[in-house]
Amino acid sequence: MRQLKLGIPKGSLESATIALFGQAGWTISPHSRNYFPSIDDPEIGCALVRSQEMAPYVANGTLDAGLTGLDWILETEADVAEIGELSYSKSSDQPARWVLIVRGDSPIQALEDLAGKRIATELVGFTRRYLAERGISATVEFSWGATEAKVVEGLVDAAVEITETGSTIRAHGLRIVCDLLHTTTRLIANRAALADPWKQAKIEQIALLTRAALAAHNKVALKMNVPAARIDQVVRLLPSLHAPTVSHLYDRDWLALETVVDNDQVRDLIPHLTAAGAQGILEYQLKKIV
Ligand SMILES: Nc1ncnc2c1ncn2[C@@H]1O[C@H](COP(=O)(O)OP(=O)(O)OP(=O)(O)O)[C@@H](O)[C@H]1O
Ligand SMILES: O=P(O)(O)OC[C@H]1O[C@H](OP(=O)(O)OP(=O)(O)O)[C@H](O)[C@@H]1O
Ligand SMILES: [Mg+2]
Repeated sequence: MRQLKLGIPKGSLESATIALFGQAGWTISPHSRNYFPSIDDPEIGCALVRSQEMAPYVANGTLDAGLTGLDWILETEADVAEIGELSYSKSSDQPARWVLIVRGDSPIQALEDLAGKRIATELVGFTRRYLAERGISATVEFSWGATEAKVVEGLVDAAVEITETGSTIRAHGLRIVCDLLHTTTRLIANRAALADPWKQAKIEQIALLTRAALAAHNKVALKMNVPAARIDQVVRLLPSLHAPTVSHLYDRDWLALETVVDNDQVRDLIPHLTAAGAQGILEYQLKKIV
């Protein structure tokens, strides 16, 4: 039996990744004191790996494929193939942002004001290149974490830090000067692994099903019966980009309508649908949209 070595990101992206694989069709069960979670597919062997180290391990073939953030792919400059973007972060399906932050009372108002200043960040290589490309000369030093505190304490003039909900920056009374990078999770693969048809097919299977599971996030399906005479009125209410499916009922005066909408639209939509004559409305969860 052949097996694909797949890196699952340990840390911030871990639980969202395991949940996404669950929805995609693979149950991953972490063990408390070992970094090789079980997975219910004998064709995949999982290893928990820090996001920061994922791309180098995929590049050198220790792993055939893995998931990590765009930020650490850029930081490590590892030579990997990007199979696809999966737009999720630690706590949402929005990108996380690497931002320049300063104290509320700092004179720094724009990126250019960093000339001659000290900046702390975990993303040292990326930040140095970003400033150099814009002709700004500043000292960029590595921070192991708790970076916001160093700005508050005045140990550095500024920091380049990741933010998602914004609560850490707010809690420290810091100010965002500008955004440097928006990052989402990526499925990456080793280039030699992609040249192996079996491995390539397995990676494509993972890409297809995780993408389909993510596409179904925050979406629901609605099914309803509509008097034939009212169908245009009901269809006009639907926000869907695609035309809904309409089929005939045994009773020719009625049509059945099926569509997919955003979860947060449903509570406003249903009263309008009933007012327009829809009946027997069913709402159900979706696991995948392919
Ligand atoms: N809200 C978030 N906070 C931090 N990292 C996030 C967040 N959402 C997504 N990420 C991604 O997670 C990866 C970093 O996660 P990881 O757990 O390895 O580092 P970390 O959060 O700095 O770890 P630690 O908990 O040790 O500080 C990056 O690719 C980053 O883009
Ligand atoms: O905008 P927010 O949703 O508040 O998220 C941003 C915070 O999350 C991360 O911290 P982490 O938990 O990784 O701790 P660390 O500072 O020790 O790295 C990041 O370094 C920020 O501090
Ligand atoms: Mg961190």
